[in-house]
Amino acid sequence: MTAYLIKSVSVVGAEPTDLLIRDGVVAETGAALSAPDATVLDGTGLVALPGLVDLHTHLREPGREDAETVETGSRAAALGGYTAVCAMANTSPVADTAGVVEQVWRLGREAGLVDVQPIGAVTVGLAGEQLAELGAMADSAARVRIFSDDGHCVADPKLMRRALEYVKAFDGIIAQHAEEPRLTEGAQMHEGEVSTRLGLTGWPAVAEEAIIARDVLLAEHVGSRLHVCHVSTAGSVEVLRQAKARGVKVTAEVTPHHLLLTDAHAETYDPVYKVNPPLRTATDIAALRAALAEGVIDIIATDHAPHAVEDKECEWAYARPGMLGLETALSIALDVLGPQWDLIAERMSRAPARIAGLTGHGLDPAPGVPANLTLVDPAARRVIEPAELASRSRNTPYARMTLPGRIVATFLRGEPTVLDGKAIK
Ligand SMILES: NC(=O)N[C@@H](CC(=O)O)C(=O)O
Repeated sequence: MTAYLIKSVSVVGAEPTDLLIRDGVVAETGAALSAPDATVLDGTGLVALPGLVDLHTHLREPGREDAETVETGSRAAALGGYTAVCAMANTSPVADTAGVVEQVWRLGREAGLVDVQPIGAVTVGLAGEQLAELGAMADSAARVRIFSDDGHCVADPKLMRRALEYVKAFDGIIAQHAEEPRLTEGAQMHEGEVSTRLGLTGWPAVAEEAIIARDVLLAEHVGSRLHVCHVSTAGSVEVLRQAKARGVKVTAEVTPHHLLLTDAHAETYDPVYKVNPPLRTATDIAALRAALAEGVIDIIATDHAPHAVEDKECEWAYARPGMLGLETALSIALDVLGPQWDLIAERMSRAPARIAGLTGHGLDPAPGVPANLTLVDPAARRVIEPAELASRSRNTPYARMTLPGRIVATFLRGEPTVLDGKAIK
């Protein structure tokens, strides 16, 4: 195994130091380190962060390998600075059995670019009718701890209660896609002024808020852990704030796009802006940013949702919802939060690793810690060219935008997965 000596790098924004990576761990930190056998990297001007952890990634394998595979999604993740991703269950077949989650977990290991932690479905086939084999998935080689029907809401309150009760036995979490389906029938975008003007059926904020309110009460009632996926409204933030103040075991995520883009983008009728939950208003964005700073929202999760050209480049009404996220998340976080490195490390690495129970991830680079880390050049700016992305899909809403920050290198257990901004394999 090659050793790496990173000279003069700022660890999570602190004064520059040298970092020696050897045998999969951070072996030493300090001034003027030397290691004759090590490959030397100049870290001047760079920031070392604990490797980013994404709690919400769609990898599309099995079933839609034309849109993404575990390998291409893993490469996109490594290039985005990630060392671990949690793979959502809405594949085909659905990841609702030990067999499928083990397959995804094994494909992740074979790709060897990030740790791929499968998420299991809550209900059989995501149909919302019958609990999936949660215990068998938890006991499988993939050791599933997060369960989600993401893409669909577990709308039946009795099923949701049973799921929350069931996962308590192994300290599992139910990650809810909060969308009351009766309130979003036929919805195409956020319900508001813009949807009225465009004549598109709206997806009202209350459809999200009503489910979150119900679920925090259920989680409180059974004393179990709830995670809320892609929070998108100011009202949801208030519900979460109250629940957290009461001590409910609830955590929540926001996506980079919900921190930056508004429903006004729908005026272009470009389906690249169609996403679920939909892009909301500037007021929602302000509330989400404040909640993230405050900790009412615990983490940034990408909801990386690759889609094939034929599913995206069509009429708005027929396009699938979802946008790419892995290769641009850190840049959007930098744009939105500025160089608040401790906050970025907390919301994009430490907290998601803690929630998912991913030991070895989310730890600041320090002696003895597994070398899962990423090096960022905050001064660099880059133009996003969809054709240059490692994802197999092209549906980024940031095409041809200039974004701050560049991932220079990523290390997974001491081995580089990205060097000089390029994937190693
Ligand atoms: N977030 C999205 O817009 N899309 C997700 C699932 C979903 O939540 O609809 C996808 O799997 O494509």
